[in-house]
Amino acid sequence: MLYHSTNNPDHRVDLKEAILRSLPPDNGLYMPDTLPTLGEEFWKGWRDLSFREIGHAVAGAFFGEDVPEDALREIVDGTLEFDAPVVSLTPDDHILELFHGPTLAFKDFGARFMARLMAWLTRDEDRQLTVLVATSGDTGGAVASAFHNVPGTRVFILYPKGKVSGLQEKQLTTLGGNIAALEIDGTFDDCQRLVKSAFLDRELSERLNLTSANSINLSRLVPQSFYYIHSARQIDRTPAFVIPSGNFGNLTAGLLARQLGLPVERFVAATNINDVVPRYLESGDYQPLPSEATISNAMDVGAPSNFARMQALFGSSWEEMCDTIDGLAFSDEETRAAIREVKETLGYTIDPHGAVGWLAAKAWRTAHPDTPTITLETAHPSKFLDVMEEELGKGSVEIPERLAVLADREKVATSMSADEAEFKDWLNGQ
Ligand SMILES: N[C@@H](CCOP(=O)(O)O)C(=O)O
Repeated sequence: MLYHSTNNPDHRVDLKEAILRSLPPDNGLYMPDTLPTLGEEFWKGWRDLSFREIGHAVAGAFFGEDVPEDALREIVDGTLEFDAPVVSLTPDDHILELFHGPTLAFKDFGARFMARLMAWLTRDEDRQLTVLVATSGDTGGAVASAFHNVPGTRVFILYPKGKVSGLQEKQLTTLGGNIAALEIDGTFDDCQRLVKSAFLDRELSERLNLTSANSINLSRLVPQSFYYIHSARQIDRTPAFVIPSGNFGNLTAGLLARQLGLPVERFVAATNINDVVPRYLESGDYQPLPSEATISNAMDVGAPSNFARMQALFGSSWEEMCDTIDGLAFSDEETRAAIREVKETLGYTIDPHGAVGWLAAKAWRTAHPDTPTITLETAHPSKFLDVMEEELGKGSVEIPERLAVLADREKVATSMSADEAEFKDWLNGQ
């Protein structure tokens, strides 16, 4: 399979180049030349398949031409060592819990798959791989966990100072070994800009053998499409998916699942006040803005990188995107009220990101009462302990042991400005 840049269909590379180089030199994003579908045979029996069997089929459809079946099965099985259960709050209101992995966020699916695929792609090489990743909260921890102690790799995580939760920060800054954190005096968008600037510097990128673990890397998205199929098979009617969104990788993965043949009534992009995409869907005008800090911090993204892929999937047609995706945005006050309402009326503890999704699902179902929604609960509530305890009271959220043990560990991070030259100087010295 060949992959092309969203900025230039004539710039085409093979799988290894697309995954390891991550970003085309023209600052586009890689897309497969042919978007695969799963055949009739798969869709005849899909409701009876296990999560792993779905993973084998989807990974095979995307990567089967380039990676042997047994290697791909091993990559998928190693990724899916935990489930993504659906919890039904009412017959129409379903929550897809994506936080049962090692770092308690949906990013574990993508990061674990990517680490294993990269290990396979570089199995005959002895050059050190340098993984760069920008995070607004959850990606960094998942990538750190997936690559920790992987021989021949080192990971540099850029995160915005003071803009991730306390426990998220511990996940980024306490592992040590081959994982290093850079605390950037700026926003997530600054972190993402710095990472991209390193990739666009071909000399630096070649010399350090840079690769990206953000969702600009296609290998992050494919495994995320597994759980759309896995959850939809558990609901008796065709659902609408509601996706709390920041960089829009998760929604793009849903679009890939639909492209594979999954019946989906609608996608609903749910955001906090960083509502660039809902405003685009409303007006047709795409205006990235500097991100603003909110209590659903992982979604504090002002220039969502996967928007380019979304546009490519709809042939750059605003009308066609609007036929498939709705957008809704909510404030922190509304999110806080939703956390309380979900607990009081449905007995479920939902994190701030899931709460934004739940609000969008509720509003959307009011206009479409016959369609059930599946809302992606992207992270465990304990990752946002301060907010949860402000709304639900002290001790209201149980902290899983794997997160609780981090609380007393010492944070180790290098402080840095959001200046490209300073960042590149630092990288050059590594
Ligand atoms: N929401 C992310 C931001 C990075 O986005 P990604 O899609 O590139 O992983 C986070 O939690 O860090």
